[in-house]
Amino acid sequence: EMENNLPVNIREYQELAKKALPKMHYDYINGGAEDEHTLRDNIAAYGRILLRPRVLVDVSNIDMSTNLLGYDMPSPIIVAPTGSHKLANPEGEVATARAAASCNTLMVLSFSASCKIEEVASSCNAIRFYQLYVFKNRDISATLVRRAESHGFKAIVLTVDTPMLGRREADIRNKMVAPANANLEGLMPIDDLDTADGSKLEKYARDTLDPSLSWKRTWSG
Ligand SMILES: Cc1cc2nc3c(=O)[nH]c(=O)nc-3n(C[C@H](O)[C@H](O)[C@H](O)COP(=O)(O)O)c2cc1C
Repeated sequence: EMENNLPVNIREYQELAKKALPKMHYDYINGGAEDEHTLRDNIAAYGRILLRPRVLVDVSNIDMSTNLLGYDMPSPIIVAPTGSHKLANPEGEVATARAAASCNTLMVLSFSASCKIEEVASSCNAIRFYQLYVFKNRDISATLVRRAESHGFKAIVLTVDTPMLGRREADIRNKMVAPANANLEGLMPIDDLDTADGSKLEKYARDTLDPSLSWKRTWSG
């Protein structure tokens, strides 16, 4: 079906994803916290931006290229960090990295990736940044920063918006399974998650992420 009818916009990709993915995985990717007011407003916010056409301007040659931290790219569109791409495709972040490279854009690999830093690095030559959550156990975060650095990741994208995971109601209902974080293999045991009721993802976040992180904390070592 997709071969003959290529989707022309994001909504059409979304429809196809809904048909193709297990409900638990679709709901995780699609869902937000609580009543999803903010999620809806994030989408509505783009609708409030109006583009004012300026006519009789020569647009035969347009240049959308930009530069981010010293890296040239053809447009200001990059791949934001999102967790667990294997929930959507068996190749996971390796495929995403290949797609980013083919568009000459930059990929931010999520801390919660389902492919290893090393696999992503060796599978393509996209410019890549690494997204970092700060764990209670600082040694784990530090180890991952060093691994990313030594595999050609050029910057750390520090994420501070998750002192605790939002109350994602669809995940609670689906008893969302915490997808394996490929890069934690051998660094920490995550096998007691099955004891959690509701969203295992929420328990994983509660167990690992540091809710005390603030402007005042320094990170030595
Ligand atoms: C399914 C999903 C997973 C995400 N995982 C991460 C993550 O692991 N780390 C992170 O820093 N941000 C994560 N984000 C946030 C995105 O990077 C981005 O900031 C957010 O989706 C807003 O951009 P958008 O309006 O283009 O969706 C995730 C978002 C989604 C939808």
